Amino acid sequence: MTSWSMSAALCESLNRNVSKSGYKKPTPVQKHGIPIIAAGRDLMACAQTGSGKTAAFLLPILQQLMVDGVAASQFSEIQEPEVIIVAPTRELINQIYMEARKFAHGTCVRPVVVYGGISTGHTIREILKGCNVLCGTPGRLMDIIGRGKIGLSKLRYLVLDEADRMLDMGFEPAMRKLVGSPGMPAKEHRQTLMFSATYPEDIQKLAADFLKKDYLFLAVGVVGGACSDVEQVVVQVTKFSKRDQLLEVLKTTGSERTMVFVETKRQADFIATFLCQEKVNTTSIHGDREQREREQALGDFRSGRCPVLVATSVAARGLDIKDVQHIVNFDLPNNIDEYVHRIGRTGRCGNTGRAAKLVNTFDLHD
Ligand SMILES: Nc1ncnc2c1ncn2[C@@H]1O[C@H](COP(=O)(O)OP(=O)(O)OP(=O)(O)O)[C@@H](O)[C@H]1O
Repeated sequence: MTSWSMSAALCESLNRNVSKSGYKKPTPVQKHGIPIIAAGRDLMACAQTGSGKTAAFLLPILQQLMVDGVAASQFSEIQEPEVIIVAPTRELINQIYMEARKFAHGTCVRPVVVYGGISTGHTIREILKGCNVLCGTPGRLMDIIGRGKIGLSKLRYLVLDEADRMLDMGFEPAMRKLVGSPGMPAKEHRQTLMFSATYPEDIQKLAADFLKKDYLFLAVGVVGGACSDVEQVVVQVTKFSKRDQLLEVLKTTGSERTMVFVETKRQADFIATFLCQEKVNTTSIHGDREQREREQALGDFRSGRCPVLVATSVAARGLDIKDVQHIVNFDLPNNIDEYVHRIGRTGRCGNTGRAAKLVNTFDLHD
């Protein structure tokens, strides 16, 4: 058995918080990734969904901050975080922030989270109370930096979670703007860490622009591979019976937590309404819902009040919800990486799960 002490020399408070989390030994990406980060190297890490990548970057960073003895000052007009973590969705960055808070509990390191859909005034007040680890979605992060409340001169770590998503066409301009912001240390003077379960080759090449020349690429398992603990099944459907066949599938899953992925926001509303009419306790999450509704939906799903969550790809990446046993791809995603992330919402950290995809095979013969 590999114990924590062999991969990470953690200080007392961190050790205590890791034990409280029930982490008995590091997962492979933690075992190999933590020493690389602790040695000060830039890293592009790839490991399957649910393999513990969040702690793999949080623990060595927090450990280093503890060694250096940082303390956020409540008295500065400008906060100068040592760490910036970016992730593509509000729910995911909030989850990372909660993890950072959990591990930093009882230390003088203060994480803060910023994302759209919550009041900017509230966010700024939170930042001004002191901020060492700033977690944000790109839009709100750039907004806050633009308002002059954040100084970047002390920044030592830049973490891109779901790095391939953060560097794809949608977010790449914001990431370039972030690293080009006034005061942002050049890549030679900061440590840049990237994590994902998938890395298309073009993105790997582009990512090198953000990393030092001698960065390390860590791959645990097959790059872009689906989680091996998820059993994948195909359900053959016809165009007109698809909804009824979804109901059939949900009969077999009963009250076990199930995420149903669809392509569009409209479709998400439509399917959720249909399932509610059919007396299946269902909630939904997508980008057109109010932030309050999104949080309520996740809360109801987490608590089991609504065991079925209909979602667009906004919920495909990173979300770590206990006891999700089934994924149903009602609509297939348009690329394999998105599929890998969707089915990775189950079968996390040693648990098993099932993923069904509804495939309209008859259409293929037309
Ligand atoms: N060493 C450990 N021992 C036990 N559980 C762990 C350990 N490390 C992480 N976990 C738990 O495993 C789950 C998955 O971790 P995490 O969310 O970091 O995965 P991930 O690799 O980032 O997944 P994704 O690619 O989907 O974002 C979480 O519930 C986390 O608390």
